[in-house]
Amino acid sequence: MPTTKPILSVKRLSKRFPIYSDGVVRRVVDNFTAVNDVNFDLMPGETLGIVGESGSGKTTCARCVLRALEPSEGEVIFQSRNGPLDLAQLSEKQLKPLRQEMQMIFQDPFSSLNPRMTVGETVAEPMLIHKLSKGAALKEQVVSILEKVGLAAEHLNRYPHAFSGGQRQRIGIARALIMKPSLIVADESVSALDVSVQAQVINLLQDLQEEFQLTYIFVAHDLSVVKHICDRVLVMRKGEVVESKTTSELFSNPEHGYTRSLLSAIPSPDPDIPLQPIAYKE
Ligand SMILES: Nc1ncnc2c1ncn2[C@@H]1O[C@H](COP(=O)(O)OP(=O)(O)OP(=O)(O)O)[C@@H](O)[C@H]1O
Repeated sequence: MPTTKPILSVKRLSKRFPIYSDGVVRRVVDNFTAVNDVNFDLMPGETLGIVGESGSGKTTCARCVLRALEPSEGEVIFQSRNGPLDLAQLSEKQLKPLRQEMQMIFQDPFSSLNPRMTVGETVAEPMLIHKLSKGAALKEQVVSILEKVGLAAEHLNRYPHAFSGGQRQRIGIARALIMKPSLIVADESVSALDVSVQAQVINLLQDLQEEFQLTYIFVAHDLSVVKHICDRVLVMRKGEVVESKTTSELFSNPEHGYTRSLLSAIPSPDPDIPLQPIAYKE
């Protein structure tokens, strides 16, 4: 029987940022460890949540995985179309063709789109940069992907300001999807949206996952979002993973006090039950 290999295998991943002196000539005086010894495997088609309060290292970890940042230590073994590669060891030139296979959807649908580019130009741009298509064929691909995300050909020549937050998020998803990635990192991509719009975008991401066999990493503050979309969750605190479990285990049996405090901060559907603040102390 064929065994499925992880699409991503992250081992001992760490990221340190330099701390500089204040003087005119800046010197590195120390390092700040934003991510420390993170390990996980991600299977094709799975969705992994990375949660934790602000500053816990979620985004830095995700950016190191995509090599938007260079890890200080560790391995990031990615099953590319041409076999497994350690992204942590590759040069920018070697990474360029792999960038198509790994895409990011950004947090804020209001600032992540260029206001001077039409929807058509925005979605087509990565294909042009990677010289994957052009002309009438590209226009056809753009229209087809817009339709997949619930937009239409009539939106091609409009600018982002003409769209709602949820529609802008769909434009961002189309821009990522047109590259035919296998791995998508969504960094707080729905947190800026109203709850009902969030639900629509999450449903769309789930439908696209099934249709295109996508693997997701979902970076989020909001555990209620994670609960609906993720198979497994890493809970990060101060750069370290404090708990790593399937979503149902995490919600039914949170072991770490920090995880419990995050869970208790999920807004209750009952408005008479007040919100509990995060109050985890060591
Ligand atoms: N380029 C950088 N230089 C120095 N420190 C950085 C840099 N990027 C992030 N940090 C620090 O690393 C820590 C982790 O930041 P990160 O953005 O990964 O956290 P996060 O959990 O994603 O937070 P948020 O939910 O607010 O986005 C923070 O203390 C942050 O200030």
